Amino acid sequence: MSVFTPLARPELETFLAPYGLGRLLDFQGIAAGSENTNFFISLEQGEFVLTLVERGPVAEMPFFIELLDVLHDADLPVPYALRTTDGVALRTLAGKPALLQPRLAGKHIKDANAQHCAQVGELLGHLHLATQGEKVLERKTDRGLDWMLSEGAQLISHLNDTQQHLLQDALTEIEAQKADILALPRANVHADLFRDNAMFEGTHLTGLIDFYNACSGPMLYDVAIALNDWCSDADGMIDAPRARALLGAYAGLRPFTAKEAELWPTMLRVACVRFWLSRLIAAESFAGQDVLIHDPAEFEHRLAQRQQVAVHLPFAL
Ligand SMILES: Nc1ncnc2c1ncn2[C@@H]1O[C@H](COP(=O)(O)OP(=O)(O)OP(=O)(O)O)[C@@H](O)[C@H]1O
Ligand SMILES: N[C@@H](CCO)C(=O)O
Repeated sequence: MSVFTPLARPELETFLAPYGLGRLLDFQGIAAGSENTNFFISLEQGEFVLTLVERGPVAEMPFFIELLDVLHDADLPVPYALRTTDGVALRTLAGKPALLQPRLAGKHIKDANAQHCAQVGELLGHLHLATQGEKVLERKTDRGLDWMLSEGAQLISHLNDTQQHLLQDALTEIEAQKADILALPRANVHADLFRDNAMFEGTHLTGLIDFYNACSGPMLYDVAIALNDWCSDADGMIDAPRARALLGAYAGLRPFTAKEAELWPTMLRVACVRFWLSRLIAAESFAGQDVLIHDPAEFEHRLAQRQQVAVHLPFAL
């Protein structure tokens, strides 16, 4: 399980007291999640989630807090950092940046259908509309195109011949298309909108969590990341009905541009490379430890399948 930093009741009680939310009734480490430490926290005044941020520089925390405030103010179903009675959002616990957030209702969907995908597309559209253009809060991702090129170049020798060929072709494409990709329309992007970062009650999307990869960047990248997870079958092929549902709902709010339509197949491959590499790195660094490791091969297969992309963006000339 991924509780990188275990906590004892007394230190939690001391940490929670300044929120003025009553006594600590119960707490439980959350096994799901692979990057941060999370606890479900029951206080007299409600249910909360405590996150200790394990990855990334502390200097980035004000960005995440501000972005979640903006999205919460735009009525999107996202958590946000609660303030202590003195107005402090970002705190420290066990030497790590720590945030207390409301616990959102719902659970993760494993088998997504077209209705789920349409809601994901719609929420992504709202997220981008709330932050696009001049409204964008700038944060450069630490896992962007340059990261892919340098990590990919380092990791490639660890792979077999077929994998090397697949990755090298993708890296060459990223290098060639970099300028065009970075010139696409921008907003704040979640950059990790997988099924395990969305909560549903039935087919109703109740929450989007885990914004710790959020940054400013091309909106199309966010769409590609979400589609690769929500609309892939077991072999990594795109499931057309689910993909059309997600893209149609998104485009109903923010129509795609001609340049986005042109770069769509490339962007789907870029989004595969991003997670193939981060999973390969995690598998190497956490090997043998009691940490949730996602299978890198899933994205190798998806990247292989994305050499041909039959589902185009709904774009009218
Ligand atoms: N605000 C919240 N409301 C309800 N549940 C939450 C909330 N935040 C986190 N969780 C639960 O904790 C789990 C882990 O959280 P999260 O996805 O943020 O961790 P992570 O380590 O960053 O995960 P990932 O592997 O996606 O990077 C989630 O799957 C969810 O079940
Ligand atoms: N969603 C990521 C993990 C967190 O970035 C993955 O499935 O590899």
